[in-house]
Amino acid sequence: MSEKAVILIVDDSATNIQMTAALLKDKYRLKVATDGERCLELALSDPVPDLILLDVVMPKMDGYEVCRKLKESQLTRDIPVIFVTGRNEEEDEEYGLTLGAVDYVAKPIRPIILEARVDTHVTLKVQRDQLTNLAMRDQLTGAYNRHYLVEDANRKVSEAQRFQSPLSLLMLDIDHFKVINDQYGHQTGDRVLKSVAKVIQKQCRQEDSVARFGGEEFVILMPHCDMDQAKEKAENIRQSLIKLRPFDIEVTVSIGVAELSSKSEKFEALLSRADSAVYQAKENGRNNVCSQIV
Ligand SMILES: Nc1nc2c(ncn2[C@@H]2O[C@H](COP(=O)(O)OP(=O)(O)OP(=O)(O)O)[C@@H](O)[C@H]2O)c(=O)[nH]1
Repeated sequence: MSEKAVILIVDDSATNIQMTAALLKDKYRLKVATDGERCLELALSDPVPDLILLDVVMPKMDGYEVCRKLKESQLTRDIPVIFVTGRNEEEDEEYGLTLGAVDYVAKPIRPIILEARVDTHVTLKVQRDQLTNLAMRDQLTGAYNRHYLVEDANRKVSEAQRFQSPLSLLMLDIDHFKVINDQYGHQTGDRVLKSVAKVIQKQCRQEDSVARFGGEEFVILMPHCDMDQAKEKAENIRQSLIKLRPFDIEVTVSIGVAELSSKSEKFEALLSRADSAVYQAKENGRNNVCSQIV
């Protein structure tokens, strides 16, 4: 583990927080909340916790309610929750686990038990994050892979249609990449791909999804971005790549732009229009941006 994992301790008793914090502070980064509302806020804010230790009996919102809310939201449902509580009836434990908690620890706290349970669940969480990351990323460039892009795009298309907000897509294909490979070797070709991905990522917003879609082809999905803004972004990327000259090699790209057109258009149709626009850009002599309106 390179960075320390983050634990959010939630308890209405300052003494309990201090005791738990004293046990965990050397191994973990700690955040603390004394009520449910604050817990829900801290679960969303950076650094996002890797594990939540949640008291059950608290004024206003009890721990069960907090856990239910955490599990309802897509943003927080994957954070493991351990209940740490004085309510030690079997039914309490059963109820806590059915709400989605990964574990249930009894008060008064037994330090060795608490530490061991925390260590186990943090290790599982970190390993799961690593696997998720491996499954969604292209290992050469670090951009998303095609499989992830398709899943993400279907979500973003539905959202754009529900909220009637624009969504645009760029398809970017490196020109004559075969020549780069042939002249400088496959390894240098790989390095060029990495440099191109870096420049694209730098030009994009956090909410944009940059994916390596094929060998020398990238797709950028841009929510809240209409055709004019997308064309401007495409032009900026094209020009940045001309300036890049990785390893003193001239790299140019052809870019196709398309904007989601109707309430019923599917991602495949949007992608296909961007693909036609790339074809047109290649036909126009490469190193240019073309768009496809329905
Ligand atoms: N180095 C490297 N090359 C790759 C990778 N994936 C695909 N390629 C190469 O990318 C090249 C793509 O060639 P083409 O499809 O003919 O396209 P192009 O040469 O870029 O020509 P245009 O797209 O028509 O401008 C092929 O030589 C592939 O071997 C990769 O991961 N690393």
